[in-house]
Amino acid sequence: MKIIIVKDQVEGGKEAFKLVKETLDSGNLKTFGLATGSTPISLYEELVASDLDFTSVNSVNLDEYIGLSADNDQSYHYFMKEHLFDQKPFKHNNLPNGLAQNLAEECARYDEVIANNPIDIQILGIGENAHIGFNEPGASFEGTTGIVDLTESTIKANSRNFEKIEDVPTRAISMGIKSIMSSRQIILLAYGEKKAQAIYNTVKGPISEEVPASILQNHEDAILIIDEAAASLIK
Ligand SMILES: N[C@@H]1[C@@H](O)[C@H](O)[C@@H](COP(=O)(O)O)O[C@@H]1O
Repeated sequence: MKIIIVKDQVEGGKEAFKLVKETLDSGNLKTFGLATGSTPISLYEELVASDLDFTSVNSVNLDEYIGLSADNDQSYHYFMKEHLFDQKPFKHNNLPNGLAQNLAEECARYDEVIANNPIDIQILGIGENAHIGFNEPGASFEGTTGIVDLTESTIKANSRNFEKIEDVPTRAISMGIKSIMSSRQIILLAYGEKKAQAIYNTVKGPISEEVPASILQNHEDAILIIDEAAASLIK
């Protein structure tokens, strides 16, 4: 793992932007793996403000809440449109369909999307319990797209984006850890003290399914861009 420590989220967005631009400029960004949450927003702001052209790039998102439609303003689909897709058109945007009638079929469809679009760069945030995508502690490192029951702590952490905690969906569809690990490059972003323990466990801890992000220690090209606060326990 390569670790880049930055001053703050704005600087982190700029560092990540440089990596994305490099790969795009060299013609090697065919599929861009994207994440939601507050963390990647500064990167998306950089992308939107730039003259980079993504019209020949496909995107693949990590996850979506079950039960929310794409036009629900709490859905990850809506988030992506608002923060990136409406301003930066891609060739095609892929996200799991949280309203699919048959969720098992939807997971199989999404695995096929990923198989047909090998991910060149995958952006990741990290949960306070070190989840990636919605792969919570205990998720198999061999997992592909699946249906996930969110943990209490994730529901609580994500409730800040909802009016009340009861509104937070309790299930999601998430790309699995095996699929995430098959990405050519992974850029994990983390900012703030609340992420410090997760970053410590990811970087210094044993590789364990109890710490989903710890598997990144085995990836050949994983880059962590983290601020001083998130890095405070690994120094
Ligand atoms: N499924 C998402 C993750 O992909 C994200 O990394 C995490 C952290 O969110 P934030 O960046 O807002 O701290 O939230 C959600 O659980």
